[in-house]
Amino acid sequence: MQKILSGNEVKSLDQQYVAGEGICSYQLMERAARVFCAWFVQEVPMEKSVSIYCGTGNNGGDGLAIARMLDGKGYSVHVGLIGDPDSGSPDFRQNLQVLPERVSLDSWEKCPSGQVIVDAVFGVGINRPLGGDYQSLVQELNARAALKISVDMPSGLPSDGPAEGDVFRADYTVSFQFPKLSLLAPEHAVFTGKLVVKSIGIDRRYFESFDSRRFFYSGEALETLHKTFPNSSHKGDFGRIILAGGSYGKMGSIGLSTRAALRTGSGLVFCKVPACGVDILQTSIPEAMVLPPGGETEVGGSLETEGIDAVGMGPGLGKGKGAVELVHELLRRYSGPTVLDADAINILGDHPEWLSFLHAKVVLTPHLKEFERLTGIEGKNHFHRMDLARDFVVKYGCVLVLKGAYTLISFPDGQQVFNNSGSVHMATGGSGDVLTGILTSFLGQGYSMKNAVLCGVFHHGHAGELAGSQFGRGTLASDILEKIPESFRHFGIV
Ligand SMILES: NC(=O)C1=CN([C@@H]2O[C@H](COP(=O)(O)OP(=O)(O)OC[C@H]3O[C@@H](n4cnc5c(N)ncnc54)[C@H](O)[C@@H]3O)[C@@H](O)[C@H]2O)[C@@H](O)CC1
Ligand SMILES: Nc1ncnc2c1ncn2[C@@H]1O[C@H](COP(=O)(O)OP(=O)(O)O)[C@@H](O)[C@H]1O
Ligand SMILES: [K+]
Repeated sequence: MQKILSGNEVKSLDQQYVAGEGICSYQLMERAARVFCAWFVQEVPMEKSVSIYCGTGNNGGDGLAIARMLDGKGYSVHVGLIGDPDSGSPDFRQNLQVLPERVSLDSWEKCPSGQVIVDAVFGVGINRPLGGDYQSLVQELNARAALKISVDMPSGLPSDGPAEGDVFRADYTVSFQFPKLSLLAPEHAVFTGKLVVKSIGIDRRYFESFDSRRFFYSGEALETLHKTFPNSSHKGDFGRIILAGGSYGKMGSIGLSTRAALRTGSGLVFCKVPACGVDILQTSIPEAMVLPPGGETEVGGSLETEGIDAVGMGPGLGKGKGAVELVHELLRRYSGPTVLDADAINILGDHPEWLSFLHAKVVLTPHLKEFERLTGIEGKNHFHRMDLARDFVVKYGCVLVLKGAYTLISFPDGQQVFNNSGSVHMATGGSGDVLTGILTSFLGQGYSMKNAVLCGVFHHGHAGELAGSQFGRGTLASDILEKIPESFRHFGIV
């Protein structure tokens, strides 16, 4: 897992690394430029003309090094400078000196417009909203039709807080070593474009002295978080779980959770659905067992949890009287692993007095709107939501999965993990129901809370990527769950 540092900490990391390894900062900049160019040549055909806009700090220094290297690879490169080069950072000035003469170098106003624009004006050093020429440049670049790529950060975007004023709108941002926090905020996706994170080789031990509790997870050592089962295992070893939800017209949701749990490896899945859903589930999923229904069109009655390893509740549940009672009963009486999603969260939001029933084995999986209903607070921005999520889990001792692009997992010890799997093709009805099934399944199989949630959220996103690459915009939630076995295979999980 990669620790996320603040923009200010980057400088200190840089200094510690350079001193520790006995190299100079210029060499680190060379590395950054090299990894950028290695990515660039894969993405951009050689025929495209490239304009690189450089500030005079180290981000601009990266830009100049990139210009030199792309020129060396045969691209036609123009550099547009903004700011006073004489007062540039030492590594900027050194890179200016070694820029080959055949690379055209102008002030930003005179730089010819390329088919590709590389933004190396500001990186993590930005400390105020853009003004003057900087603002004019970014406005002008944003109005141009070109492929736009930012180096480390889109210029104008602060690394750890909300955007104010104009920000360069990139198609791609290639960020070094770890994603800067603000690149992960959904409201900044219009600036970041597609996020690419490239290591510049700074060893993990250099991050240890920084006390950030936020991490970026790209599936490192995922296989080690999984349980192994001996050949003699029987279905009981793979967990007996209950999935409760569904209502008239919304039986598909709990069906998706059920199929997802079975594809994740659950041994026995029992469904608690209303009477109107019994035939639907029994016909569509022969592997599932249906518990005696409580209500006619909405779930009701009580839940027998004797011998049950985990319970997932919420998809399609509705907010009828029976559903409200069931959520209350589950929270009060069941101390085993529990996943609460969708209407179970909405019901909890309506009854804040029940929050005190939450415990270490409960995971809540709200999307942004459900999170707002749960806390009763409208997040001002994603930074505010990150803090609200952390405060919530620390206070109530449960786990919270705030869904979206870069789903944020908050653990009760205050650690927060951004998940780096997933794709825009998952933005389709029912994909959250699939996650409920996956998480309940892992918990039922006896995974620790932390491992279940990390494995569950990562595989869900990875299965979504696999489905998305096959079906694109036509991806269905069912396609996502059908890719779970492929995601397991990919990581060698048998
Ligand atoms: N690990 C690292 O630390 C590395 C950093 N590198 C690059 O260095 C960048 C950071 O460089 P710097 O710290 O020099 O910062 P920047 O290049 O982002 O900014 C330079 C300076 O611009 C000034 N400035 C800030 N906001 C302004 C505004 N709105 N208008 C006008 N001037 C403004 C500030 O004085 C700031 O220090 C990173 O984003 C990355 O691109 C890379 O060279 C590789 C290694
Ligand atoms: N743009 C996106 N990028 C990555 N993942 C996404 C994106 N949009 C949605 N998802 C994922 O899809 C799921 C959607 O869940 P949810 O909003 O509960 O949908 P539903 O209620 O229809 O099941 C979440 O796990 C979320 O992380
Ligand atoms: K930049």
